[in-house]
Amino acid sequence: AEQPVAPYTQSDANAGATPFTNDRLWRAFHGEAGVSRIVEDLVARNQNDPRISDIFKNQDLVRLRRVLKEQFCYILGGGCSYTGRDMRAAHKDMGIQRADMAALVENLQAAMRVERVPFAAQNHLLAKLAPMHREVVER
Ligand code: HEM
Repeated sequence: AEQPVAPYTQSDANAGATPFTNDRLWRAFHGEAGVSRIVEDLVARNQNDPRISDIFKNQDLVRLRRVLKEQFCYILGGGCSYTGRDMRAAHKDMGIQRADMAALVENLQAAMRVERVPFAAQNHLLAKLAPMHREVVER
């Protein structure tokens, strides 16, 4: 089950990107079922990826799956609210490096490919996520 976290202010702004203003991308991702499959596959790939698996050990992956689905839904124009923490707080002191971010993006691309998300639609999501390296990667 999900573990409690320290209190924080809930806001869609915590998602770290502005959403697309229509639901075309949400539909290209096959809506709630598609995004759910992509997030499940992404988290499993990260756990099984020797490049980054250590970072996912002893973390609340129940919570991660839930809020990651919300975040993708929010950004893709699916009309969800994002209830998670902001990207800086969520990744603080994990020591995440650029190469870790690149590995995670590769895993997300694989998950989107398996879901048969059209390539252009994949790139629209990746373009929203890319600037988040500033909050996620530690120097
Ligand atoms: C654009 C890139 C990324 C996005 C959009 C993203 C998104 C998120 C979100 C929404 C959360 C949960 C926030 C919360 O609990 O309130 C989270 C947590 C987490 N992220 Fe990321 N993340 C990104 C990059 C990465 C990278 C590169 C890694 C490691 C390779 C990583 C590892 C983790 C881990 C282990 C947690 C769980 C933290 C915990 O349980 O407290 N993330 N991420």
